[in-house]
Amino acid sequence: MPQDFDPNRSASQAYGRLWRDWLRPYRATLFLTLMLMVIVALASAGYAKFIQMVIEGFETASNSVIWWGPLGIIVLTLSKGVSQYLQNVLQNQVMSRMQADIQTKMYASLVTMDLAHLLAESPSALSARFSADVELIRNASRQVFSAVTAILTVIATFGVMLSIDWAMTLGLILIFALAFGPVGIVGARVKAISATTQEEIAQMVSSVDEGLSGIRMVRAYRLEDRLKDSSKAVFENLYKLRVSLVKWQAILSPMMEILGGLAVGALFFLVALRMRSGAIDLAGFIGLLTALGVATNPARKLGGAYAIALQGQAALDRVFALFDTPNTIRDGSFEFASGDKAKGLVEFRDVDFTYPDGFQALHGINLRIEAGKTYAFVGRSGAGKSTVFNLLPRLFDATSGVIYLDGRPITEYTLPALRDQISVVSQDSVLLSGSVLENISFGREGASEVDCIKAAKSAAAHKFITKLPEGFNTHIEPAKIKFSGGERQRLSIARAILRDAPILLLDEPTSALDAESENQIRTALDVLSEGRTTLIIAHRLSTILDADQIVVMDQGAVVAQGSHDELLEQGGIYADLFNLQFDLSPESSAPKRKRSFSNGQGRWKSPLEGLVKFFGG
Ligand SMILES: Nc1ncnc2c1ncn2[C@@H]1O[C@H](COP(=O)(O)OP(=O)(O)OP(=O)(O)O)[C@@H](O)[C@H]1O
Repeated sequence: MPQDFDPNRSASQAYGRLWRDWLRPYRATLFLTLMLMVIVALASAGYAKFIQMVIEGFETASNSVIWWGPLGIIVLTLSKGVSQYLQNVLQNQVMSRMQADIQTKMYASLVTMDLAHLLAESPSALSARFSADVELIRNASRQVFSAVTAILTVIATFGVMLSIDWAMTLGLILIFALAFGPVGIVGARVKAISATTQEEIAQMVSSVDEGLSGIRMVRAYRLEDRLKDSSKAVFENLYKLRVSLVKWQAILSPMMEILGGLAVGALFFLVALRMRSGAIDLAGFIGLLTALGVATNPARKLGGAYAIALQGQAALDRVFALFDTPNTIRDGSFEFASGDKAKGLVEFRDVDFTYPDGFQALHGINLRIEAGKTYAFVGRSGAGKSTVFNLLPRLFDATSGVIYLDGRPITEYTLPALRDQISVVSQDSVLLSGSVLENISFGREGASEVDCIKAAKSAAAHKFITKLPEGFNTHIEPAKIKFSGGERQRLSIARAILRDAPILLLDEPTSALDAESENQIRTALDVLSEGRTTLIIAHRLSTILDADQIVVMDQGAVVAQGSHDELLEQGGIYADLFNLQFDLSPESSAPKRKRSFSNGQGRWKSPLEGLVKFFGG
């Protein structure tokens, strides 16, 4: 998964990239914003200079000061206020644009990212990046803008101060420079704690999410206390981090305040000296004081902006790391001519596969899967059946060895060309937000309504769909799924029928279904697999008996292949597991289950159903 906050990467690198990739397109607006900032800074500094001029006017008892004095102040404050308003509006427009652009790219990166990377992080931690991290970036960018205004204002006011008395101003700059050192130390601390806090927040969101999504299991096994205890530790940790973060952040403001005080003290000392020597008069002194007053607030803001900009850097690093995660699944170039399809001959030659965490799930798989035939994959839980299935549509690439489709390595096909040849019907069929019709039509781009309805009929889904409040137009909201397991499966079968791909990957449903649904699904699956190369992770005896070939897997390897009778005759794992779970003694007239077991997903309705579910290792 993308690596997280790297304290060695400098803020300038992160913000430099933010500018290059996300802000530069809006440089015209940003330039305008900068000009407005310059006006704000000049108006602020001009204010101090103007005060000096007005006091001088009073000192010389000038008559005209009664007009230009008030007028000048009004012009200065008005131009500052209007510029501030316009700058704010423009700046926030650019920020909102940037936020939307980053979120769009983040989502695109996630949906196309290698599964291996994606599965390494919990969905809630990933979704936290959309909200928390992007918000931090926006906030930090806003602070960078205020910092620019603050810096411009400080520079302009120092210019004014220099024009009043350069010696005193230089003395002040020296004092400020010496006093700013500690800010860096505190800033580094804030940066580190902020990064850890973000990680803890992601951890908290994911533990809350996990607890609530598995609430049935939690209740059934009375795990509430355990869950409460483990989440308490997470909340407690987060509390400590937050308190510590606030403590360090809170130091920054008073620190700047104290530094401001020191500066004022030094100013008084210098003013006293310079007044005695006649280098400065009262008007100059008041002008200097006003300039200092104008500069102190922006200078103080700089401290806060620095801390928030550092938090933003941590978020930027996390988001950019997501963009930079390389996609290891490289696209090939072979495409089928329009209207052509694969025949469906699949071969695995010496295929090994190791998951990113280093676990080798497949060892030397050699398989020839004839076009149009049905292959039932059986084996204990964890034997590697799903992994074999994942390699075919290239959700992962084999670590070594080659998989061929119609004699061509699957890596040579373009991903769409390859994946269009494959339909997947799994136990956890995904329904997306949209109408029932749309959910079926995802099976094939541009499918007509008539085709979708036909597919629904073949999948035995038509009856329950027409009973829905708006039939095929009923809106499905993933958060409020009202479909039963069997209904979802039938929708997913309809999708696969519509797709009409030559290869079918089928994870046979194990969830409990009533007899009628089960029969309907079986019929639908028979229709679906007719004439297609079908690979089934089989859980039912009838499926296994119907298959042309049975592939027995154990510990990541194919250990046997043949028909049911052949495999039984061979003995070995297939026969062992078969005999272990069924009483095949001569006196029993029919196979009878020896023990009762659960498949971990639901109940089995009949002994037959559980016959060849080898599980538990
Ligand atoms: N993302 C992953 N990272 C690391 N190891 C994994 C990952 N997914 C699966 N494995 C491991 O690979 C092995 C094979 O898993 P696989 O899901 O292919 O088995 P299976 O035969 O389909 O099991 P089941 O019947 O329980 O679904 C298992 O030991 C599993 O723990």
